[in-house]
Amino acid sequence: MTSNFQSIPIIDLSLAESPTRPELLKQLHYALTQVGFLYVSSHGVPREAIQDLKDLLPRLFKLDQGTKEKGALHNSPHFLGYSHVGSEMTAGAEDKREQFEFATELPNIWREGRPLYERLKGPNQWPAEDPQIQNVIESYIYELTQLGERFLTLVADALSVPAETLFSFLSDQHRLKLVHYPPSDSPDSAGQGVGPHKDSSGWWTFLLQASPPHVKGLQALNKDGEWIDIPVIEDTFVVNIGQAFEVVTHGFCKATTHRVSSGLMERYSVPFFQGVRGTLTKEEALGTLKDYFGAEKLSKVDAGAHIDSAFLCGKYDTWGESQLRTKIRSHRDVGRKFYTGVFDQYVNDN
Ligand SMILES: O=C(O)CCC(=O)C(=O)O
Ligand SMILES: [Fe+2]
Repeated sequence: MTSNFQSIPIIDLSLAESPTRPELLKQLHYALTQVGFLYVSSHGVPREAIQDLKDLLPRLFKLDQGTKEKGALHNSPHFLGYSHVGSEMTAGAEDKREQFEFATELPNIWREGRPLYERLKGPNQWPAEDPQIQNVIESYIYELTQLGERFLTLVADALSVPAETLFSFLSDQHRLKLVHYPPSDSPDSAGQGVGPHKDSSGWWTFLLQASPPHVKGLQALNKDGEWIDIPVIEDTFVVNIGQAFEVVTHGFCKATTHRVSSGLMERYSVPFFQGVRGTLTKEEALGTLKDYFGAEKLSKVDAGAHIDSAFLCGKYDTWGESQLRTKIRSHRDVGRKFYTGVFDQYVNDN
């Protein structure tokens, strides 16, 4: 259960070497079960991979609008590319941010007759202006993929579940968003950068807050309904639980609600969403770790906890189909263009 946390714990991954490992696992267990958010320090991602990406962000977003739109997300059946400010809504209001969405570079292997969600995988739209861009982003995705796997091994240990079971849920596609929150026009118009949400598209999220520490905005919601600041801490990543992980742990580890307010200063951030394989079924998601987290294993409080998941509550049996539906609902132009056969159904099946 998410408790009344007042700050986000920092977990120093260098403690993973014995004899300090038990202490790290204890701290991690607390973060996983009581907060749903944590920072990792000594994470092992090379400084250069991070700095190159930070340097790229202002260059990329300063390109003129026409150039950015050449790689528009609405031209991609894989939902990869650029989205302008105001193209997404969260919690019923417009988000004030623009973003480039990339993923692990994969060929499009979907063919007529195969499950439609396989079409979420496919090539990126690389901005043509600067060949460096692709290198920087591909190395960053590679490094974060590695960090995600190292981290998952620690999570398995902290929860006393087999690491290979957690690995068996992973996809070969992970997604990366480069996000720019433009500054508000006036001190009174602090707006919605992104509205309150839980991360629905991944297993775990690893977020780089790519602006200096005086730029604020990100907050997580505790059980008492208080918004707790998640300030920038240099040389760390913010890590949080996605909804699929909440499902497989039967709500033992909760996906915590968070939001970003936009302020007078522009802000950059880069979430990496560790992917879940599309073939995962509800039965498998709930059945695999049942002996570890099933109702009889959890305390009364935890067992009664509601798992908030469009996947579990929805009509579709696989994670892939549930993901595709979510994507189509938030990018309806892509749905109409590339997924005509299921568009009406996905949009109207509440
Ligand atoms: O920009 C941030 O710091 C967080 C963004 C976020 O929560 C998301 O895109 O899911
Ligand atoms: Fe998020």
